[in-house]
Amino acid sequence: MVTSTPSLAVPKRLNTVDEYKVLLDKFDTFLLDCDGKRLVFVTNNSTMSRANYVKKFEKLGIEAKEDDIFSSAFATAAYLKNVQKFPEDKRVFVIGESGIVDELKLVGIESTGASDDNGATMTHGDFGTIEDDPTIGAVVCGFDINLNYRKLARAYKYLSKKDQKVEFILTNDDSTFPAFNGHYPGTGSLAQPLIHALKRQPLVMGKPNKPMLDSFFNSYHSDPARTCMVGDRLDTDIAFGINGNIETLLVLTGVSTEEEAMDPEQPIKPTYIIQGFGEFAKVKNA
Ligand SMILES: C[C@H](OP(=O)(O)O)C(=O)O
Ligand SMILES: [Mg+2]
Repeated sequence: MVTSTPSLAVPKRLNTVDEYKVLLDKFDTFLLDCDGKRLVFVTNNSTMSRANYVKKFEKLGIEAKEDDIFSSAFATAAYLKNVQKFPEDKRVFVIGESGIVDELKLVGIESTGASDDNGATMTHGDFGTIEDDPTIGAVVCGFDINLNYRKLARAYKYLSKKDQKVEFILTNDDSTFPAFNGHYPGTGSLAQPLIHALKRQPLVMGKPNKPMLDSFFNSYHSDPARTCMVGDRLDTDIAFGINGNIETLLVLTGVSTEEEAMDPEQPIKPTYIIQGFGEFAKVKNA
């Protein structure tokens, strides 16, 4: 029987269809990171808007609506709009991709940066072209595969001003980003040059941080006792569930391994471990 609660209890490795069935009966809502029940996709990946995630899932044969997707870009836009009451005469400077720009636009917040300086190079004579912009009220950093010095210099210019408070927000601080052939520096690593140069810690929206969690439960009102966080990373997905006092299921199809999760020294313990979320399909055929 699978019974443990979010604590340092030894994770329960699920192996049999009977065990899968017990777990499926226990929960109404599964929060899935992206890579019948209510499936809510909770992703730190800010590169795509929720509308584009719906298209991605369609291609994978997964039926999803925009409000089944809770992304760090969406949470960042909601935070600036609803919590920070971002001024209408201000804009956001974005280091990141279209997901952030699109979600900001959907809540009526204009942005600049993003793709403007993709491929830009600088010479030491170009610093004069890095000008202040008083309309910038916040700098938002997300995963940006086209990050370069010019983008960092512009962000530093806006964030280092003494006479104007410019918000510094990361959509997430994942250390690495999983691609099909391995892991590469993630948003948390890309933002380090600004954090070090500014000696300033940004507000981080994504899993496992509280802003995303608060935003999630405010929007979805799911019963924590019947909600399970499913993900492949101990330090983001599983920690997010534990911070939210909900049970967690680690899948072994991504970043973290069973050895890491079972390590007695590991402080982040999933409630359950399964080889992959696809295992549950065996219940239907049982
Ligand atoms: C950053 C991205 O987010 P996730 O969908 O896993 O939360 C990833 O780690 O792939
Ligand atoms: Mg993941």
